[in-house]
Amino acid sequence: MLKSNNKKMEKLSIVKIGGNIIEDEASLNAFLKLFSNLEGKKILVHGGGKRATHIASKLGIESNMVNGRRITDADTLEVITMVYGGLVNKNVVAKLQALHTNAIGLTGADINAIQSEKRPVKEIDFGFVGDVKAVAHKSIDKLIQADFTPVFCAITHDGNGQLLNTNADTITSQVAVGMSNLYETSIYYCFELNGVLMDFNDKNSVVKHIDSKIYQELLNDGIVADGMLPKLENCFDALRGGVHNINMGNTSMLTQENDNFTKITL
Ligand SMILES: Nc1ncnc2c1ncn2[C@@H]1O[C@H](COP(=O)(O)OP(=O)(O)O)[C@@H](O)[C@H]1O
Ligand SMILES: CC(=O)N[C@@H](CCC(=O)OP(=O)(O)O)C(=O)O
Repeated sequence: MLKSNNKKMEKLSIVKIGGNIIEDEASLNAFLKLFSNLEGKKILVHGGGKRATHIASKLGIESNMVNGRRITDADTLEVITMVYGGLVNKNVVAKLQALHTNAIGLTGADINAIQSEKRPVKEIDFGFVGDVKAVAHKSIDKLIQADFTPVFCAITHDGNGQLLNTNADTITSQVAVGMSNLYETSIYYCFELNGVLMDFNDKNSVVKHIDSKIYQELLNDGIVADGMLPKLENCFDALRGGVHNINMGNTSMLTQENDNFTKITL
């Protein structure tokens, strides 16, 4: 992609890992090795929804998800802050340090990276859930330019001292949109499957290309559901916001050897 002054933009990869990879130590370690070896400038975003649900239940706190989003009351906010901002984020950062990637773990409050606003109450009160309002792309770039690798968890803030829970896929797409002001951005949504599947019982039935028209057909035929709905909506938002390239599949798509994944275009 060319900037208006015709200067070629540098590439930046924004990689997201889903909750099922985080839950499995061997998969997480294998992924972090691939991420560490990924050439060029990069950002990691992690979820951890499964771990939060598990730890909340140990504390006697029930988890409720609506449309792929967690209803986040005050107790749940405490849990997700400890789990995403502490346990998961710091373990990922330590593992990256062991791989000689100089990672810095962040919530959206750190360096004011991601401001959000509490989702207005309509039919559903999501509680302390934030919709992204602004990404401080220049501040994030200062870290990247200093050769640090930012690792974001799924927490944002409202600028008035309130932390908010924000879906990790949304953080990924919004950070990528912000960084598209400075870089040619590519998103890699890594999860445990090979991509968007035509037949959920056949792990190899990957839909290799999805555009808006194909997405509508997949929706009408009930082929995509659950967490995949907000995930794909985020992809189209990101593409409309200037993201160059979006891929979804298992972690081996980070190597050049695997071409069995889903590519999303407008
Ligand atoms: N057609 C489909 N192909 C692949 N996954 C699908 C499909 N329809 C629904 N899904 C669901 O979407 C999930 C991925 O979304 P999500 O739970 O948000 O992932 P993540 O682990 O990245 O947070 C899959 O684990 C799967 O259960
Ligand atoms: C508001 C909201 O739903 N936030 C998510 C953030 C974590 C997340 O997205 O984790 P995965 O990528 O592992 O699903 C949640 O608390 O589950």
